[in-house]
Amino acid sequence: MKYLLSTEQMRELDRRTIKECNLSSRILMETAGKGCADLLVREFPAQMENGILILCGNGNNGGDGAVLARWLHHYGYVVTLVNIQLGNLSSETKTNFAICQSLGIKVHKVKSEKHLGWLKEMVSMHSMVVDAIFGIGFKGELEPWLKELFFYISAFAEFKVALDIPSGLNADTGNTEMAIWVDATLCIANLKLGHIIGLGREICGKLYIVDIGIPALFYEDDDNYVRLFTEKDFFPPIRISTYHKNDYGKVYIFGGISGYTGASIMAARAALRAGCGYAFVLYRKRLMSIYSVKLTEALNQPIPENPEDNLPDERALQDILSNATAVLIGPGLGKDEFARKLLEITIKFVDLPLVIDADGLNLLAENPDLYPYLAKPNVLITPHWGEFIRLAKIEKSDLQADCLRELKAFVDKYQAQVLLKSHFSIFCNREEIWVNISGNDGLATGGSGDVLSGIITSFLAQGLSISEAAINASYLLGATAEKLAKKRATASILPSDIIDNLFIKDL
Ligand SMILES: NC(=O)C1=CN([C@@H]2O[C@H](COP(=O)(O)OP(=O)(O)OC[C@H]3O[C@@H](n4cnc5c(N)ncnc54)[C@H](OP(=O)(O)O)[C@@H]3O)[C@@H](O)[C@H]2O)[C@@H](O)CC1
Ligand SMILES: Nc1ncnc2c1ncn2[C@@H]1O[C@H](COP(=O)(O)OP(=O)(O)O)[C@@H](O)[C@H]1O
Ligand SMILES: [K+]
Repeated sequence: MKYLLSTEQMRELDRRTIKECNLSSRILMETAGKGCADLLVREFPAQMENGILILCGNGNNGGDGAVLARWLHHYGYVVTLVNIQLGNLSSETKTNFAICQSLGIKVHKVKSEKHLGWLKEMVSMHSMVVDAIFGIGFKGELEPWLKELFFYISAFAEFKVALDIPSGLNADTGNTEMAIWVDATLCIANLKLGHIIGLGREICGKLYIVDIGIPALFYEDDDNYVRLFTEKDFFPPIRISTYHKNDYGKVYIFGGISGYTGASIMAARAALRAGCGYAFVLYRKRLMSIYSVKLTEALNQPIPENPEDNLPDERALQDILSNATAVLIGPGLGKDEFARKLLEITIKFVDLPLVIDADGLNLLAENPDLYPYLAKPNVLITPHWGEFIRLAKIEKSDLQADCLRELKAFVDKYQAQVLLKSHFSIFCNREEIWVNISGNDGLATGGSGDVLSGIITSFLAQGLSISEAAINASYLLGATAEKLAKKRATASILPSDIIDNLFIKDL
């Protein structure tokens, strides 16, 4: 597990290290710049052969850049150091520019559009460009000439490296209007949220951590960190050789409407591949022929109906569900009165682990009287961004601006447990926040979400908690897509391929 820090949390750790360890800000900057120099020499010597252009801002990120310039110069590399004079000049950065000058490294000072042509020429003349313009202190808007420079570097520089975080990228949200897209980012001390969420992963290139000596103990004092789920954290339900099928739990899944039956069938197959003892699909009576033909391992039975209105029979349904260990409602469910009634009965009367996905969420969004049931401790909702926008009654732009803020606000308001899905997924309840980044665009095919909800419900039936089931399943889905991508183009990965290769040992 790794932490993803907010800007404020990172600054607090810096402050504590300076105060409690009696280390000055200059020492931390020196450690950061020297660590970056050593990392570049180790990882990218070939990319530095034809000179390194180091672009520094006026803040401490620029100071890291100046220290880096000094060390690379010391190691014998050809360095061109440029100070883009924007904002207040930090005293440590000023000192480091002065040290560079005393060693014969010229500090080229630029501050406006009139230097744009020269800067572009410099970018083309060096084999590596280091971006130390803005770090976690970036805020507000970029001047138009800087946007043009950032675009030029992103498009035309041979090899680009960012110190701490690419300039223009918001370190809390991963949001940006224009940033320098780099090949590698050297994160100082720790990953920040913006390296991973939003557009961070795409913009940052390969991520490296440069240790600056913040004591590990300091991290343990804060329960509020967002956690990045990694392979080491993966902990699926345990298998015990003497266990019987009843010990691995019974997953109950509501079937879909005509044309959408495949969703619940995929969820049931995924649940079985994820290890549950039984999967049952409860289908609408008139679709019996489809379900009884298509389901092999999964059991199935019709949803009991009231003869007078043909709506689900509440009492009989409760009886059926009393046999379940975990329940899934939503994939292919439809949004008619029958589906609404199913959701209402399930969310109100089922106290077992319950996953609500897809149409279950769209129905929920249209029935705000059901929102209070989200606070039940066993309920998990798994919206993608479109479903979340409808549920939270927000605009897409709100979610793009700061998805974590919007997710936390929803969780606080409804005391809900949510897995928000996208090319990165976030699990959030009131106790913990996990981010999963496994996966690839092979999952961008209708049906991947149904597979995921089947795996989650299966993990719940096998005894994992809501948070464990959600984040482990999200990781497994993505890791399986990554494995498959070694064998076939992501364009041709199907949800059923994911199902059939879950937990596969050797592809
Ligand atoms: N002890 C520590 O703290 C350590 C910190 N470390 C390093 O420091 C970095 C954080 O440094 P930081 O706080 O000085 O902020 P930074 O990212 O350099 O940017 C601030 C400068 O940019 C300017 N500026 C901002 N937005 C702008 C805009 N839109 N358009 C134009 N200008 C804009 C802003 O202007 P101002 O607000 O002053 O007007 C100011 O001049 C961190 O990422 C890491 O690399 C490491 O060395 C380890 C120890
Ligand atoms: N480009 C991607 N990279 C990583 N994961 C992805 C990507 N696209 C989709 N996913 C994952 O695939 C799943 C898709 O779920 P969802 O949008 O509900 O699909 P559907 O409704 O079509 O079944 C989610 O778990 C999501 O995180
Ligand atoms: K930077």
